[in-house]
Amino acid sequence: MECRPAPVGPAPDRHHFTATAKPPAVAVSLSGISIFRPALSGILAPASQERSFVTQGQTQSADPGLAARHLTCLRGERVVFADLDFTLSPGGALILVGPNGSGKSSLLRLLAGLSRPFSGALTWNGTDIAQDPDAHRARLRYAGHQDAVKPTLTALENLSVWAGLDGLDDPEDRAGRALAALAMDHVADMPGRYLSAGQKKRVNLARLALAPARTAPLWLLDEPATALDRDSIDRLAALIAAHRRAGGMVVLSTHSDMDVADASMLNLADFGATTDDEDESQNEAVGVPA
Ligand SMILES: Nc1ncnc2c1ncn2[C@@H]1O[C@H](COP(=O)(O)OP(=O)(O)OP(=O)(O)O)[C@@H](O)[C@H]1O
Repeated sequence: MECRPAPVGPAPDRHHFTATAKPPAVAVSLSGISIFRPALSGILAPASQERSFVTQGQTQSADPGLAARHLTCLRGERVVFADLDFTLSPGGALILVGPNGSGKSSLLRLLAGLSRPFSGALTWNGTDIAQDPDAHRARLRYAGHQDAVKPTLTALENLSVWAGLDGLDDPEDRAGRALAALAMDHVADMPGRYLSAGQKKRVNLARLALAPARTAPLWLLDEPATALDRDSIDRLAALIAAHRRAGGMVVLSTHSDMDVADASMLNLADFGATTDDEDESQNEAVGVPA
């Protein structure tokens, strides 16, 4: 079951938000209102004293790029995370961390418009993304866990098809250059079925290099480093850096170290019900039957 709107009960209060950030381009904040977990109230700031950090020269009210406001996600009748706020501006990077099941993939799916928040809003330049899902889809590239490589098409053909579906001109030329960006030109003519797990992953990620940042500024990457060797991780990091220099932005989840300069970290564990003990009380709070 997906994150979804549901007309029940108040949102739960939030854990302490720990974020490290360096400029440029990401602002995160916590507005915590203690509703049913008073023991945590000492580390929660009242709404009137919202704690936030904002990149120099930016204001949260401008909401440039992508913004999440009081985002709450429910999956399988369980609150995964709640009252999550962040702003991601052009050139910015946000790294999602947290233990298995803390909601990294769920948040990426929300940002991609693949599922709906239980409550809260996601905006692009101040407009709710739900108002124009097609426009949002066009501006983003989402790389999830699923392998999208067609086994009967070569690596080059796979990318050419994607470039065509994305409405890009010169699809084959773009495909060749995208493969080169991930050092995959030597397998351009190999059918997808013969590619190794890491090679398939690189073909999937090469899709990011098909379009310029002005066409698809938002990259949403779910554990992009999984199955990649060290050199490929470095190439991906270079691709991300070039994208950001061109005004693009990236949200990625990871369990390992990735060299993403000046990125902000968001630990989903600080926003969610991560223990079995907490599940029951949170479900009661949002009106979910036992
Ligand atoms: N389709 C679904 N239906 C119900 N619950 C789901 C579904 N998909 C995920 N969940 C639950 O949502 C919670 C968050 O899962 P999610 O995949 O977002 O976590 P994650 O942080 O990405 O985990 P991991 O580090 O293992 O990839 C988990 O408790 C998971 O069991």
